Amino acid sequence: MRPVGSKYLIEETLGRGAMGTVWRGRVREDAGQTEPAPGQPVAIKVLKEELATDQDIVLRFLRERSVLLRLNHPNIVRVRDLVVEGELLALVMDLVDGPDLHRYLRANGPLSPISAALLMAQIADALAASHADGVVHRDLKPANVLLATVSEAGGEVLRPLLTDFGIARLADSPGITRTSEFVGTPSYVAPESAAGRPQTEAVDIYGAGIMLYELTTGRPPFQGDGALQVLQAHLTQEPVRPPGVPEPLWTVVERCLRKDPGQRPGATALAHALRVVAAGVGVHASPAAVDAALAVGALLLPPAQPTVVPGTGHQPTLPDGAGDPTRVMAPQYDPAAATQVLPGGQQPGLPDGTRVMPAGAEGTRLMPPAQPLPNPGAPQQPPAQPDGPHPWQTQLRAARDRNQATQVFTAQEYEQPQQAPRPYQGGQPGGYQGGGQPAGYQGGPGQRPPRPQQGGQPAGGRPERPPVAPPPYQARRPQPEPGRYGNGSYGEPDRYAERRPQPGGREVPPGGAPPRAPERRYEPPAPREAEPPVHEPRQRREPRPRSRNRMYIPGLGCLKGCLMVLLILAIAALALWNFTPLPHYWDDVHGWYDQVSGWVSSTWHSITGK
Ligand SMILES: Nc1ncnc2c1ncn2[C@@H]1O[C@H](COP(=O)(O)OP(=O)(O)OP(=O)(O)O)[C@@H](O)[C@H]1O
Repeated sequence: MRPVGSKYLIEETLGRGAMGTVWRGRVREDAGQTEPAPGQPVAIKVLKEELATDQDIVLRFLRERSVLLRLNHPNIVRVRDLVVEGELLALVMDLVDGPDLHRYLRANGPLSPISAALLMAQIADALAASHADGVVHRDLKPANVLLATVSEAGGEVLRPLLTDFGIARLADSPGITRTSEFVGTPSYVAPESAAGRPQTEAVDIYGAGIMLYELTTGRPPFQGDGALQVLQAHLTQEPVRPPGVPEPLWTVVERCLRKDPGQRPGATALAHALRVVAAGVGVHASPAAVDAALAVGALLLPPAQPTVVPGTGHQPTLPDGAGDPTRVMAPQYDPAAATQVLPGGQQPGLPDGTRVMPAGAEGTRLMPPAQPLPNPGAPQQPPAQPDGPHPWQTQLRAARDRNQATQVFTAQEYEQPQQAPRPYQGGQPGGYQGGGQPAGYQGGPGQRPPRPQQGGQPAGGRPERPPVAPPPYQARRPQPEPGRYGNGSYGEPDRYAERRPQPGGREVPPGGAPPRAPERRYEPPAPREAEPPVHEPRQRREPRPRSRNRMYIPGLGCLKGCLMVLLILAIAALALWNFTPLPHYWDDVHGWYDQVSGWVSSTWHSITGK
């Protein structure tokens, strides 16, 4: 165990990121009266040596201290201390005993729309709190959301916690740009960051939109062969609604992904809107909740005075014509892209994505059903309540059942750039439970039932978290009947069909009557062109089904019938012989025969003389 500062000991590595290594540690027993208390486990992020030796970064780190320490929210990983000691720079945080969301998604696949909405609502809560405090995260991505297991009245739940606040600010240091061409996570970079324009809290909302998309489909909306292509896509491409994303949720995603940061909602509005969506997209949602969800666009108001990221917008990332959305970003420093570092000289043709997993772990991606977060390490569900299981319990049980048969996609299959986002295919039992919330999240009244505990920890520390590898899923998942459901997915009827706004209109006005379907008019069929006569091929007659009765004799029915007929014939013959004058006739005939043959022979003898 190595000491860090005067109060902490580090025990084992939890993982490595672009900015440093995160260690599991604990507060020394002789640390005195501290918070956390002596002996308490902590996570310690030791920044890379090249950062720790950069005076500019050290100063920035110290300046951030008060901001980082005061961020205190149930959905933010609490920073407890900052340690500067010689050439060591470390952030001491609460230890979160759970996977990060990136890892979770890779192991369990996309979430259901309700789960995704409620998870992101909590992240939006965290953003709202930090934005109110003047702090913009600027590096929102699944790898920066840790999933903590929290005990609650109804069992254990998974709570998302946003981490790495302030790390993006360190990345602003010229110390990093000296050694790197590009710093950031291209898949999550807002267009204004890519274009080198000034940034506001709206960059976090953009990141939230990308995450929402990824949570429901398994992949971020903008793909490309390399960082530059992805950045260009952020600047020029419009996101396309993937199949299976309910209309109200798509309204939220689309608004978060607006190119103009001024059109994106504020974090508070986003959190509220996502909860409205979650309540209105389930199969048991009340008509009022469905209407409210369809009108969610009206809730997505931009903030009155967005928090501005200081010092942004002065370092154009496009060589000239900065901000021109048609231009590709040059491989230069992007202040918004906080945590991916492409070293100088490296061609940005690497597959985009978070770099959380250790090398080699990129091999497979798992695509199980979109469902509430099953937590593989939790104890078993509690028994159902006497008045029936909570919808969430049913949902979770169904999720677990399905997770036992997760389909495994190879990285190649999954990462085909041209492959459309794979929608969740429904048809399984326990689809959405209306008005509920995804198991595993705390955003409302629902509770996530407990989950089975994974293997115990070895003494002295937590093992490296292995990626969960559920068994193949797809093969056993029942497919929806074609054409049965309106949106062909989620296993729920297209409840928006009759409430959907008319073509051209984006949203239902709040409180307004549901828009009427466009009138259908009769149009006479167009005259058909003369077609060559079509000769239908003669249908082959189906061969007669053969009887399984081997005794069957065609024409007689069966052997039994045949014997019966023979018997009847014999009896009839006997009766004829005995009860009719037939024998006499026979004798007469016989006599005539003898007589005639006598005549014939005597005649013959008289002729021949013999
Ligand atoms: N407070 C924490 N408690 C437990 N594990 C943590 C904590 N913070 C980070 N980790 C784990 O440590 C690993 C590395 O974290 P880090 O933040 O350095 O990586 P990252 O966010 O993926 O990378 P970067 O943000 O630098 O691109 C991750 O797997 C993460 O789950």
